[in-house]
Amino acid sequence: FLSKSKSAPVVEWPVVGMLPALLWNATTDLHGFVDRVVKESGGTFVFKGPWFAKLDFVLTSDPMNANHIFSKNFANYGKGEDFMAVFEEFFGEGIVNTDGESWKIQRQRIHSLFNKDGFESFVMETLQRKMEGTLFRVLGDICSSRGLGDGQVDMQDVVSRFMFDNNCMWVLGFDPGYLCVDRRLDTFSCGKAYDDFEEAAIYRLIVPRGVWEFQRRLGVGSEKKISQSIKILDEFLYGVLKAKKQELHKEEQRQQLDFLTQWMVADEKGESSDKFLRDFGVTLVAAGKDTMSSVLTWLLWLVAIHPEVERKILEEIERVVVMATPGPTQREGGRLGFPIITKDEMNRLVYLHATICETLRLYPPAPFEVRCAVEDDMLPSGHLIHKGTRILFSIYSMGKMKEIWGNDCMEFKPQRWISEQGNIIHVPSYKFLNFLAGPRSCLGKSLSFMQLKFVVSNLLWNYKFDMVEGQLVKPLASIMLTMENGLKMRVSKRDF
Ligand code: HEM
Repeated sequence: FLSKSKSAPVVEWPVVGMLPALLWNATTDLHGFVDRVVKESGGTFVFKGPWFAKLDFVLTSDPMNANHIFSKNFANYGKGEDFMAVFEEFFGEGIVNTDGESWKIQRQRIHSLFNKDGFESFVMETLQRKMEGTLFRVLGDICSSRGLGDGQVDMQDVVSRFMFDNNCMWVLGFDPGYLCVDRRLDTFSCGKAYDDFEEAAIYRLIVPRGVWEFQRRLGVGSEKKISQSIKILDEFLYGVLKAKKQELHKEEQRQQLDFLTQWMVADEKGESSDKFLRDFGVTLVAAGKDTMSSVLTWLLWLVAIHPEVERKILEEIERVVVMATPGPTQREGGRLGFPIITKDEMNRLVYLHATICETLRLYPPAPFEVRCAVEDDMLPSGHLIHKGTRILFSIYSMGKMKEIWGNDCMEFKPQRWISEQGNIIHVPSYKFLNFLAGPRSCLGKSLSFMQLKFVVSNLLWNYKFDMVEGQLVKPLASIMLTMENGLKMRVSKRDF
């Protein structure tokens, strides 16, 4: 698909290799730097780390390599020992940090939890309750200046709290109440613990393992942040677990559909240790919370700076949902205050679906994937991979490749996802890698689209979000694509 490396776009120094360029750019514009390097090298680049540091890796965004690594030769590419060491204290044995048999068993069991009767309705009803009961009331307060003042708020913070509470409700069966009407937006310790860890993990990934392990022993720099984050999350998760165990003998509790309850009920012999249940909880809350709040934040920004996209989304909601459901419309005095969108209507929100895909393309919540070769191999791009070599796949860069998306790849154009017949154009997963491809692809994909469509349509129908002038919107160097400076927006209630 793409040609072999042309010339090295990064200077290689004696002894330290290319590490200085990586460290320098990691603090300024990591994702942009990776994108430039990959493009200038024709799609795949061999990064040389310091001598004796085992930090060499292959950086690629070539779709043929993606197909090979994540699908065709899946068995040869695991997460690898170094990657797992980086995330050990955070995810432990959670599904995203395991390989082999342990991963296979968890995947099967989590898959069946997603498919359990009534689970989808439980998740959507939970989301609706939190949205109606809390999110809308918080936004209402902000509009009437009872919130942070002048109808302004950091929407990244709001959606992050909302998604954290929402995910805790269906993963752990408990609402921690970080988005709350009665209080102002006070300390968000658990959310901050996730963010701090994810930001610090980047450093662990790009410096030699011995360096961060030494810093961990001393408890300095980003390692100090990591140990504080772990402490907060441990306290939170073990607390939830203790309360759940005390209630689990009650039949009413055993019927709850949240993942943790269902996992514990199925584990009759008590084979899952408390540590494993903690890892399971931390991982699944992260899998849903960080990805969903990222895409919601970038989407609110993109829609705010593209008014024509906002207009088309509203027209579609009006056509597909409002006009089609006279009941709720009339109940709200001639307009729909809170669209209860049916599954069928959800499928017909094609333009909204396209807007979500387009946001994901330009701003993938998980900007890269790391894999490690089990045996020697040759990539379709012609690069020889030795056993133990790390591969860093840039999903961020793949979403901005002319070869896949055309010359207008840097523009935000939801229409590119819609065919002449008005249907969503299917792009193979190895070219649109946001949910990954192959046996390890995301288990929450279809649920994510349902939740995103529900939240976005309700938010945009009821509220207008305008940018507060004079802010710089840019991604933070982190393993999740969050905004470095938050997203300050002016929120106002829509007039109908
Ligand atoms: C826009 C939303 C989402 C995006 C972009 C996304 C993306 C991804 C990606 C890239 C992976 C591969 C991770 C890796 O192997 O390192 C993944 C795996 C996974 N995702 Fe999602 N995800 C989203 C939402 C969700 C939600 C809501 C859930 C529900 C809890 C979820 C559950 C999972 C699970 C369990 C895995 C592990 C699969 C495995 O290792 O076999 N995801 N997701």
